[in-house]
Amino acid sequence: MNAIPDNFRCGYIAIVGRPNVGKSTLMNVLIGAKVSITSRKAQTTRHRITGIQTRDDAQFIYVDTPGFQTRHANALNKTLNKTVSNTLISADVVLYLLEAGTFGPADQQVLELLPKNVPVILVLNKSDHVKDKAVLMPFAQKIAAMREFAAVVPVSAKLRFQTDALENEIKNHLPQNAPVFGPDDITDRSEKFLAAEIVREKVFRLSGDELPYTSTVLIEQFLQEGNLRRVFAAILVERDTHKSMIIGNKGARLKEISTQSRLDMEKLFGGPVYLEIWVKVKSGWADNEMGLRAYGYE
Ligand SMILES: Nc1nc2c(ncn2[C@@H]2O[C@H](COP(=O)(O)OP(=O)(O)OP(=O)(O)O)[C@@H](O)[C@H]2O)c(=O)[nH]1
Repeated sequence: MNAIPDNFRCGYIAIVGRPNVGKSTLMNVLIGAKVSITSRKAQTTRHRITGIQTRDDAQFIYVDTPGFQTRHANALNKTLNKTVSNTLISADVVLYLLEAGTFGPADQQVLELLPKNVPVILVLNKSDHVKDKAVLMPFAQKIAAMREFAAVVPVSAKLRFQTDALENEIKNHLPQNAPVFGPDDITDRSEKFLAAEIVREKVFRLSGDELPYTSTVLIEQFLQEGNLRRVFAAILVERDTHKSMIIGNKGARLKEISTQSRLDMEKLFGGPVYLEIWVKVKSGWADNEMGLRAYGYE
């Protein structure tokens, strides 16, 4: 970046919406790198993740929120919902994501969490699914009647349709501030954290819908020797049956999880990775608040 102009803008942007609405996909497009994980399975984003995008005139610091969980009521879900509220209060702009043309009870619950004193942009994602574009306008008007929005932008995160327009709209609502991060930073998360996210994404992607979302990944050791990273990961599941699901026939699934994870890590870290993954049964951890703290969900 050249000299920082006086009118440079920088701020925090929270992306909220019900599970599976496309929050992670949108953030990945906006920051132009794969930081948050995406999966077809709902409720995979458990941690708050920041992605950073720096232009000559602005720095966008994105905060990804966990899927707003409405169906199950265990300690993990209470923790997730608290994280959503905390994220929103501290943001400069909130993007409220809906699937274009769809508004259900889970969307309503997220709507009720939106803060009063922060500008909220209504983002109608998956607009590529809407065949008749004429229905978008009345849909947007219906939602806009429910509360005040700073702007309404239909996008398709998947096709990158109108995501530049969305970025410009976000910029209008960021405060004038010097950049917080360096121009090349894309996340303030450690490589160890990102390694866990990558393994978790593969576990969910490759085990389909059978595996409960309470399974998690713990990085037991992360060592760097020169350019080589040695990563020792444990996949924690609640039951023996989940363990065999992950391991697969003659270990085939675990092998695939391992290979794909390693390749993603090598790409992201820019060097060779040695990866070992173990599957461990840890009964009841999702219902135990002490357990949650031990694994870093605060
Ligand atoms: N057709 C279409 N599909 C999309 C679009 N954006 C996201 N998707 C798909 O929707 C699914 C969910 O996307 P995610 O980005 O994981 O959704 P999320 O809101 O982060 O989900 P959680 O982590 O469960 O909260 C994936 O299969 C995406 O490929 C879009 O613009 N159009």
